[in-house]
Amino acid sequence: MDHAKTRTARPRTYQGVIDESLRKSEYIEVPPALEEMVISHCGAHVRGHFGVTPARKPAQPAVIYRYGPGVGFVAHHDEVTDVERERARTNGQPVVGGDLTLVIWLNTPDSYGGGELFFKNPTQDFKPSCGSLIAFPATRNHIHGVRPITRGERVTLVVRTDVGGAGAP
Ligand SMILES: O=C(O)CCC(=O)C(=O)O
Ligand SMILES: [Fe+2]
Repeated sequence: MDHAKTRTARPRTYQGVIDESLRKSEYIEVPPALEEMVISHCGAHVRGHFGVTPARKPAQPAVIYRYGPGVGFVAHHDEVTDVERERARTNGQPVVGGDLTLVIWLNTPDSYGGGELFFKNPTQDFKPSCGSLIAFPATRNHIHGVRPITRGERVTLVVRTDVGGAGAP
């Protein structure tokens, strides 16, 4: 991930500065054309599973996150609730959300320790191969997070999408 390594993290244009108490990871935004390619590539898988078509949210560019040693992401859900709206009002970060979150792994599982994407209810941990996609509804029922990295670094592409088609999942 040399291209990710050599970029200096910069404040998000749409999210303000990342809340480091929740996730102390570095990130870069993905150019719209690349995001379109990723979404269209994932589209058939998402349609096959959820019966809906993901679409990009132009105001929320996809982000590549780099989690280094000691960094994880606390358990959370991706739904926009009053908590997020209130936090946005007080910390200046725009509300970030969508119907479906796509996570794509950009490096191999042997290049880092820990770093599983975990879900609660039911409890499940994932540490998939490079190039894998995990898509899940951005609802409060889908509590998830990233276990702290113990060695190396973990790089994921996270795309927030709205869905059309047979209805929201
Ligand atoms: O990096 C990941 O695997 C998940 C990130 C996540 O949950 C999020 O950005 O909302
Ligand atoms: Fe999330």
